[in-house]
Amino acid sequence: MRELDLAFIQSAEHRAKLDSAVAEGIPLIDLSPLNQSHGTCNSHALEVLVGQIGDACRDWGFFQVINHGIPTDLLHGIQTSAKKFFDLPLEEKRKVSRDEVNPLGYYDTEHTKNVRDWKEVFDFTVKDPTFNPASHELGYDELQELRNQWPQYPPELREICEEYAGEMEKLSYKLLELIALSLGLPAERFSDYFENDTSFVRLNHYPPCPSPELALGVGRHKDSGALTVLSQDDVGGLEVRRKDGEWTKVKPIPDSYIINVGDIIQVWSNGRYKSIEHRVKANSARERFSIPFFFNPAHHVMVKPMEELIDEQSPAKYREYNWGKFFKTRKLSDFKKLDVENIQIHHFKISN
Ligand SMILES: O=C(O)CCC(=O)C(=O)O
Ligand SMILES: [Fe+2]
Repeated sequence: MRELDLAFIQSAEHRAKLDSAVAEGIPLIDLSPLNQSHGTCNSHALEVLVGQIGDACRDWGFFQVINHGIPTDLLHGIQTSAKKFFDLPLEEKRKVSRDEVNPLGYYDTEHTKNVRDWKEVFDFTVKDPTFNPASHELGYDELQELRNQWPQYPPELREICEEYAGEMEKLSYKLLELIALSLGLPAERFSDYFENDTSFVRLNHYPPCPSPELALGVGRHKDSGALTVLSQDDVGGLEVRRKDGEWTKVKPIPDSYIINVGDIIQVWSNGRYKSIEHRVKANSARERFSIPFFFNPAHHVMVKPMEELIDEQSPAKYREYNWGKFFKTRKLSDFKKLDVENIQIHHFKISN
């Protein structure tokens, strides 16, 4: 890739240690009770599963799942096609570049917290077209129609990506139901918010980096949507910030998925579940691939704590905000350095 330009250099306190500990505690959850044919799911097994999901969301905000029902061939197929795409010459990839107008497609200059990430990405939405506000400014109601851009090569990429996105969405609905149940809410409590969703898949490629002690694959951040379902390859590099402030790595488990609670679930649960900071280390020896699916509601959804979870003892901790505007505002800092911190859910926090 490029020489290490100043834009990639993290300030000293945010640089990665080259040997962080493995986050032993991140729960591993077996989703096989969900895969039994409808009506045969044993209610005790489901109850146990809901308990595990609730504990993991409360204590970690992160967990890994196995027996999730995503066909292995499909996962391996999208991994192979992603590699073929990223192996293309830069000028070919740039034919499907994303920009400030269309945020979908190829991109290699993303900034997280105003520092450039050592990675290249390809983004596509599940719904094509997807609608989102045209401007982040309040009072400006026009919508923008976002369309996916597909490269010519590899020719099978589009079909595999579309199939994969459909599977990710199905798994995410199931996880969302388990999370709703774990909060004592009806299973489908959140489902309507995802009609005309703004969810997207990102293919990430982290090339070998000459200075992994100075740069990061992705700088520290929290995911702003509802839920993230991530596949990482066997290289490793994802790190999660524990409650004690230590960064610990998430061990790669073949064919598993890493699930994390996003900011929206933090707000919906009124802070019972936390969206946890994470980052990706750079690696001088090996390239790394990962595929996050960001499960996001429709642009018009007003995000606020669930009424069932607030009362006099636990009043609402957040003011409501519009998802589409929040999302659009977040995207501003992908393309340029901002002078101030970009929008965060703590800006909506109510101090009781
Ligand atoms: O590549 C990874 O493991 C995680 C990437 C990530 O956190 C993100 O894209 O939001
Ligand atoms: Fe993330």
